[in-house]
Amino acid sequence: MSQFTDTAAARAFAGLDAYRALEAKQQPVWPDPEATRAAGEELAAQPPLVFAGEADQLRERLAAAARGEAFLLQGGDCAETFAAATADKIRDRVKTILQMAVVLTYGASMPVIKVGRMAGQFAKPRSSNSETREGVTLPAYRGDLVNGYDFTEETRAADPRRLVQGYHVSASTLNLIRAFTQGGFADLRQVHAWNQGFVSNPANQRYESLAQEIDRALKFMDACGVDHTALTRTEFYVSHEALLLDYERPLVRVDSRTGELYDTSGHMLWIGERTRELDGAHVEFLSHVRNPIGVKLGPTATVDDALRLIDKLDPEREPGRLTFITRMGAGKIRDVLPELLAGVRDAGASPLWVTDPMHGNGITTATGYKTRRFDDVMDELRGFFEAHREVGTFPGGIHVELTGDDVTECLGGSENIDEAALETRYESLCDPRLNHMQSLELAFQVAEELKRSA
Ligand SMILES: O=C[C@H](O)[C@H](O)COP(=O)(O)O
Ligand SMILES: C=C(OP(=O)(O)O)C(=O)O
Ligand SMILES: [Mn+2]
Repeated sequence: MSQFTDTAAARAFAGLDAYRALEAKQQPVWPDPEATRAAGEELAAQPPLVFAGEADQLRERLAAAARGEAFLLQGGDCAETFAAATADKIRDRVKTILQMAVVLTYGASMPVIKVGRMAGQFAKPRSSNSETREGVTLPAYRGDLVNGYDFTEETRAADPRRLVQGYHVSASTLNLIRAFTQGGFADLRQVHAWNQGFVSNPANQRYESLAQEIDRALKFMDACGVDHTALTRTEFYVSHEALLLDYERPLVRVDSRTGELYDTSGHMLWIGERTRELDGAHVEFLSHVRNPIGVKLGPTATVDDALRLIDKLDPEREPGRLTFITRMGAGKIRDVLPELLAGVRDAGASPLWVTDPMHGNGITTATGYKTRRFDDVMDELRGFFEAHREVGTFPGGIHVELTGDDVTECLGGSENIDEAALETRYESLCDPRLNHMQSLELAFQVAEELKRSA
């Protein structure tokens, strides 16, 4: 590296490190500063997880979605865990996302950008710093990158060695995702195979008949002599909430092509509803990296908040750089979203707008399960499309918490999961996810809405 680039990189990192002087919400209290520093050094010595060029490519894809020429499908666990980073579970989540993408692509005749909440979604913001069970109070579970879920003093203590472990689990998860999506598994001619292994249910049957149609179309294309090479692999990106700055900072690297900074922990990073203060550390931090950035916007977000976030995070108003992920709640979205969309549009900005129909619809049952009603999720989804139709902006994507497993975490859907059923297979360590069938049902509904909005 030349003297000039060394100096430029030092200047870039100095700009990035301005976040250190600002309040960083939702960070753990690490008991041993020396161990935390050592973990940071170890992380800084690891190779990047993603490459800058991939993040740039995703930015271009998202720019197409912001123009109304593509649709973003972003999904995965609320909180990934180290224990569940197994081949089977990763494969089933990827399959579910691929199946949803097929439903959307075929139904809406639109390219679908696939982005997992995967390979780094290990840190959680919490409503409370502590949790009390039967009179015993311990630190809240903040995700596997910070502490363990077991309710013991030892497990709940923040342990910085988890930062390094999280990096390695992310690396092996990403490796498998790349193998699946580039090595033939995601070949569109496997469209039936993706459905195998999932129990027979109405959503899978509906998917099966769609797969038959796609088969026929592929055979037709074969007969016409069309080259299928483009269908044998698919782009699949990874994303997570950039919450834990002691994990993100050591993974920021200089792109040797341009001298600019990228957070190489994932292709796309987002800022959560609880950490999106304009003068907070998270907004400052992400304003200095070139990755595509998301910001969650809850029901209290104003036009002014949105415009100031645009000025800070996307001053050049670069297409695909900024995604607003709205999570308003089914009861509020029709009241609050149209004004936000119109205000931002009238200011001349065109971020990508995506709906997260999960986080504004949380409830807790009398028996203590955090859950969401599938009907509320679908209602917020419809409200999102209605708001965009009303204002004339493009509903550019969905952001959902899902799994490929047949869990019982969200109420309703065509299996009609009721409160009593929640305990049969509730596995999430944080928020309730759509199971495989609910995810497919949701995709069919989104395809309908996209057709209506076309
Ligand atoms: O995933 C989102 C948040 O981390 C989660 O909703 C917070 O949940 P809590 O209210 O149980 O802390
Ligand atoms: C914490 C999350 O969401 P939000 O920031 O919207 O509450 C999440 O996506 O898991
Ligand atoms: Mn969540």
